[in-house]
Amino acid sequence: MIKIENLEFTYGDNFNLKINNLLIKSGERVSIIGPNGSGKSTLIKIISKLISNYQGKISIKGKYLNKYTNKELSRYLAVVPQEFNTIFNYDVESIISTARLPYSKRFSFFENYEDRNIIEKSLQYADLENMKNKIFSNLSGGEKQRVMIARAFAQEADILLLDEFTSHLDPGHTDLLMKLVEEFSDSMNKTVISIFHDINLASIFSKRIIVMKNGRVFKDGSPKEVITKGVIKEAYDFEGHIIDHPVKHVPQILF
Ligand SMILES: Nc1ncnc2c1ncn2[C@@H]1O[C@H](COP(=O)(O)OP(=O)(O)OP(=O)(O)O)[C@@H](O)[C@H]1O
Repeated sequence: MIKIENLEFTYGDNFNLKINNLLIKSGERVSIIGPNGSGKSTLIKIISKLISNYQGKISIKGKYLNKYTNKELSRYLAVVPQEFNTIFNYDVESIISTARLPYSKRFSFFENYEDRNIIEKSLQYADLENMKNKIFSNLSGGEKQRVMIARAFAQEADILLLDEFTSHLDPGHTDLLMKLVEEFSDSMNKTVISIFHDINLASIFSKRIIVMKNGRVFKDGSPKEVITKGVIKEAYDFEGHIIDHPVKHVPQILF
């Protein structure tokens, strides 16, 4: 469970994030949507301890975030950021194997049978077996995104934080990875918090959607409660046409 109480964070005079109360239960799959600059990535960065000079309290599994060491937190939390660091000049398999570091003994990392098994499975899940020896920096945007998701799987954390994990993916890989993440959360009771710009994917992906606006939670509810003409107009200043998904029966928005 992730519990946020009286959170406040400011980037200079530019931006103020304020969330009084937010609870995300274990095993929940939650999407965060909202216009550019509304604070979605900032919130993910705070939860993943990339930003720590905030006010208020955040706890994960009943323990305050600031009490976790980074290594300890990595066993609970895996992050797929929006931008990938270009220092990753290793091959795909080596990058995925770094996900096992939180489980290593002090000063050493010797891959054991369990590590190998999960690395192989993660490569397979993300359709990366045929490019495991390729150098990360030479991959396309979508291939890099798949590597980062495979790495997050290999980390075996209970909570997955995804910042637009489908943004570079083609429809086939979007479908594949959405289903994989869904299965991953449903079958193993993993908590998934995912930022989406694509409202339709968010609506299909999760039973709960949080809409951010100007650093605040503007709306929090089911796709049917959130994806309405009124909420979308107020959040995005955009007049969309809402239809029902013919198979999934969740709201979808048309331009
Ligand atoms: N390092 C920084 N220093 C100062 N301001 C920042 C910094 N990073 C982000 N901001 C500002 O904070 C605000 C929120 O940014 P954030 O990246 O959280 O928004 P977002 O909702 O994720 O946006 P997008 O949908 O465009 O990715 C923006 O106005 C942004 O310009």
